[in-house]
Amino acid sequence: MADVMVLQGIRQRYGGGDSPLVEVLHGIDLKLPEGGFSALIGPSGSGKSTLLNIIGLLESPTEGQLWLAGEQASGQNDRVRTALRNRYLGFIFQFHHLLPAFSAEENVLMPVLAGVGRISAADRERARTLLARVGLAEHAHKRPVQLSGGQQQRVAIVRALINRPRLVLADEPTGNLDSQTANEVFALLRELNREEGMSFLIVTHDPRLAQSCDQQFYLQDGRLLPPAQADERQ
Ligand SMILES: Nc1ncnc2c1ncn2[C@@H]1O[C@H](COP(=O)(O)OP(=O)(O)OP(=O)(O)O)[C@@H](O)[C@H]1O
Repeated sequence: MADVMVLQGIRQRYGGGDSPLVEVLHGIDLKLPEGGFSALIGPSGSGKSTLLNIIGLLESPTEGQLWLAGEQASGQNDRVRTALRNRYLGFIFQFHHLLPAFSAEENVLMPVLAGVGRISAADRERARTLLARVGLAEHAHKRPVQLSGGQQQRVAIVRALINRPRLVLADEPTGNLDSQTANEVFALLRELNREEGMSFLIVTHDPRLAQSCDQQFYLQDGRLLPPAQADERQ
């Protein structure tokens, strides 16, 4: 199977100048298979968010190379990275960052506006279909404040999928939800992975949810553990 994302020798250092230089990632090699459903786990401070930011092209590594959907993504300027991000990536965060003044459907369509600058009838149709798919057909016109936490997170999930990304990056997508809602949202991500075929990389602190993924990447002190050692950790 082709890999949607390949990382080679990724190192990230912060500081320098007046502040001490710290290396947070010490040479990460990683391949995410196309259509895969993977968890990124590890203790607080191990570098998960830093790695996710690098994979999401939100931050450039100090050293190393990455390829997204076969395209060289490292060493590119902001404009190219933004274009790659809009074309290939979707993001889901713990806190959904929905815009309070806009309806669920308008929020879902924001990435389309950011990408191509206008919204077509087909985009609206896809937004409505996806909102219906996650059980929000009757809520498309409501503003975030009129929705429950789980419903808001489902709007954020649909927003991440609207542009048909090849890879969805989720940072603690269920961290802010009660356990039953968390289970439902996680199951929904899994179904969308199977139905729409896009790959997922999910940062989670919940070992049970991580275990239900196809594969687990365990990060410790800025290094990925080999799979056997990672198994012993869970
Ligand atoms: N911009 C920065 N400047 C200096 N140090 C940083 C910066 N960003 C992150 N760090 C440090 O890098 C290390 C890894 O942080 P990171 O947020 O990636 O960990 P994490 O595994 O996501 O943690 P958590 O699970 O608590 O969110 C931490 O020691 C953090 O203090």
